Amino acid sequence: MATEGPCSTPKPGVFDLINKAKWDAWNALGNLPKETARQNYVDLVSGLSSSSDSSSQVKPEADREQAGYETLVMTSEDGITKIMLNRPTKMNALTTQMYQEIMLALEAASKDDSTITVLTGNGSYFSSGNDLTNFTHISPDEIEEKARRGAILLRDFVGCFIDFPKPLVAAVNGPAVGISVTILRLFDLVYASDRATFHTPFSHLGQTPEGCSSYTFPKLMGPGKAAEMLIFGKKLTAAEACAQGLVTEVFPDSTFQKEVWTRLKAYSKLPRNALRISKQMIRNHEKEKLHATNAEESRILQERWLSDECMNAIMNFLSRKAKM
Ligand SMILES: CCCCCC/C=C/C(=O)SCCNC(=O)CCNC(=O)[C@H](O)C(C)(C)COP(=O)(O)OP(=O)(O)OC[C@H]1O[C@@H](n2cnc3c(N)ncnc32)[C@H](O)[C@@H]1OP(=O)(O)O
Repeated sequence: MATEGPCSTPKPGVFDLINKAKWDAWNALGNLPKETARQNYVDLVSGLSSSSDSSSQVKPEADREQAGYETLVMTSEDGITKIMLNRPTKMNALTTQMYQEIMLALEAASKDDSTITVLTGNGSYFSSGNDLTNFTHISPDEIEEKARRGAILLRDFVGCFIDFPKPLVAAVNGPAVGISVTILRLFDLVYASDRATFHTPFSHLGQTPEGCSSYTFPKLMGPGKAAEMLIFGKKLTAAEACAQGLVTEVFPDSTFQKEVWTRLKAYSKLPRNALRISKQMIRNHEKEKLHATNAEESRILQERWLSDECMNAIMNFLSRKAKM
């Protein structure tokens, strides 16, 4: 195009793959003037050479931390965006602010130029689930409104995972509780340290399942095993969670970080669009069902949060210290 102007030669045959690709690219430029095409080509080549020069001069993209998050650390490196929950002294319990920041981080990751997005935790826990202090400091006349807003937040939060368009990986570095377990089924890969455990003590808290687990867990592991976890709060080891299909692979804790990141760096070099399209093909089959389940679970939890069973369980947890 840059030398000959608009495409005028006959289209190569279907099995002449290389010439056909060149012809398609040329033809796609339509009637772009020769001079414009030439300038575009020069711009492209100088862009390529300056970016390859710069790799030895400026700080590489490695560990470029993205500002604006208080409860997360978000970095992009080697085609991987990492969202790290960052309240290690509270076992990465999820505050209202954290739910909101995770949604913002997922939104940003869905649009950045990374190939894979990873959620992990800082410190010894992946996450201890919902921060039970989210339910405190509420005056009686505010309770219903707070529950209504909580249900909307929950529905929106889980919805972000259902709709996330790129391969999403959980690097479960330690124990996971509550909602940090249930959402795992919405990830494409779940890698776990052999120190991780998976615990959903909903009934103990007077609460009910969320994260679409009332649909995804029975489908994954059968109704009996799902009942042990979701109704009776049985805690699974990483090996048990792997046997049930909730975890993709378990790694020794001592080599977890090294093995997981080596694996993910290799995966992140695969063609980005192919990964994204394949993920969407796998996930699109049940998106509607997942959104409907999410809406129903959020509605039911809104009621549960107002129950005596739930309020008493939370007060018990929060008054543990006072009793000690
Ligand atoms: C918009 C709302 C959406 C809601 C969605 C519904 C979600 C539901 C769920 O996720 S249910 C699960 C809720 N989580 C829990 O029930 C876990 C509660 N925590 C514990 O049981 C324990 O803390 C532990 C087993 C995780 C860890 O125990 P231990 O090793 O003994 O450490 P500590 O208990 O001393 O914890 C250290 C420090 O962290 C605080 N903390 C830990 N987890 C939570 C939590 N989930 N909520 C609030 N605070 C938590 C703990 O109180 C300690 O704080 P302190 O040092 O005393 O200030």
